[in-house]
Amino acid sequence: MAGDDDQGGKRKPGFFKRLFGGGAVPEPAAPAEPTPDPAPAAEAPPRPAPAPDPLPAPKPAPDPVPALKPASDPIPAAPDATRPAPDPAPRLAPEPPRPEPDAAGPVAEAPQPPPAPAGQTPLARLVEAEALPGAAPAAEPPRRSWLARLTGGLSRSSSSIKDGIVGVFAKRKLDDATLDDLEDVLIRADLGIAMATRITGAIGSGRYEKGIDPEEVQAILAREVEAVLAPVAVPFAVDAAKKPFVVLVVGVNGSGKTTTIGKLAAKLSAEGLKLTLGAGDTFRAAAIEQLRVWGERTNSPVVSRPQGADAAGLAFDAIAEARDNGSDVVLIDTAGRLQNRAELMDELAKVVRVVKKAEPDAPHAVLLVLDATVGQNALSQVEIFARVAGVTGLVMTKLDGTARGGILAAVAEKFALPVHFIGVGEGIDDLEPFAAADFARAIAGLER
Ligand SMILES: Nc1nc2c(ncn2[C@@H]2O[C@H](COP(=O)(O)OP(=O)(O)OP(=O)(O)O)[C@@H](O)[C@H]2O)c(=O)[nH]1
Repeated sequence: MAGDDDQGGKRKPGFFKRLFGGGAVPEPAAPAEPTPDPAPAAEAPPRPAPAPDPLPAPKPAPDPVPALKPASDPIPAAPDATRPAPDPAPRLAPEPPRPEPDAAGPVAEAPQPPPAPAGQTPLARLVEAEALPGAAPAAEPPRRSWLARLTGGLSRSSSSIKDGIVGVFAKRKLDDATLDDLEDVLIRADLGIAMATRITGAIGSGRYEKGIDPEEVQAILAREVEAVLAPVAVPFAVDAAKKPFVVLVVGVNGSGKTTTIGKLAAKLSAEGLKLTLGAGDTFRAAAIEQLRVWGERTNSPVVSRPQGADAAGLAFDAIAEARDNGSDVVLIDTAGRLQNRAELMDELAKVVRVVKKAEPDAPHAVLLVLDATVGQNALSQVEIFARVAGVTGLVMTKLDGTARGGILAAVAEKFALPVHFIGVGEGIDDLEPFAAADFARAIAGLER
């Protein structure tokens, strides 16, 4: 660390003591993440038991255990540390009447003409608007740029960092005590101990016993965060040699998987790629319908089965269909699952195994969708989904909301997994390639 040398061995004498025993530092990574609103019970309908893998009935919320364990935990039906916010808008408000289950197998729905252009109106709101005939379309307020939405979304984190920096350094020289205080500020902003130590080391370097301008601290912070994020800012690439290129999308409940598939489908089809979508979230009927509408909007066939069907079988069929119809890419949705639910993670492992039966070197990409509002819990999501499903890249969604964006730096520092995209809204265009410098400046509270 650059700054450690400069500090002549007197750096942060009380850091670990304060963290693990001193009691002066607030707990940085509280496992019980605040859940803005309870998840509606209707979001967790009784889980059907598709043969051959029967699934347990819904039960109350599990304890947040960051490891795979036997299938004895209850299914969350109530607010949960890993069930982030219910959606700002319902995903698909009314459940459409579904056709009789077709026992014969999956349905590859022919693409329908996309609905009338709707700007950035989220899918759920489109559906709601359709339910109000005669209602005059509300004038949409002008949209902010994606960067403005990212900066706004990160303002909770950046304000606490900025205020913390000002509070720590106003009228104080840089010494062990101020660096310890700054470290606390950074840990509270979810950046993690390793990142916080790295940043304070860089700030301390050559500045001991001197005054330091808070803006200079922000600039160093942005530089250090960017240094960690730049190597993981890897564009998502489809390998044309793999046809179809199989993409599996995984994550906890409500993180934004289906929406991300829709946005990604729009991006890839705009690039001229032919797509097939696999409605592998067979647990939630609305997710199947949601994907069907995204398929219509991107003119992509959607392979679906009735709610409760075997997800692994659906994935197999989606790949077969994509091969048959000459698709370049098949995007396969999966049901949301908490990473500490062993039986649900086993089911995901089975999906991966069956995908390999359909295409031996598939899945070619496994995207873990992380909700930026969950904070520290993202670390255990990455660890366990990576182990079970072989995650190849990350998408962080809801960075336009009240995001806890510092966690992305902590995740990058710990796992060094590629971050392909960030989600900055619910609309079809609200998926941006991840740009390390923009993100770092936004989290540091610096204007562009
Ligand atoms: N503000 C905002 N909302 C988002 C973003 N991405 C997804 N959402 C919203 O988050 C909610 C959940 O999204 P889904 O795509 O249904 O999530 P999911 O992971 O498929 O959900 P499950 O299938 O239940 O696990 C929806 O209301 C989306 O519109 C984002 O980047 N920003």
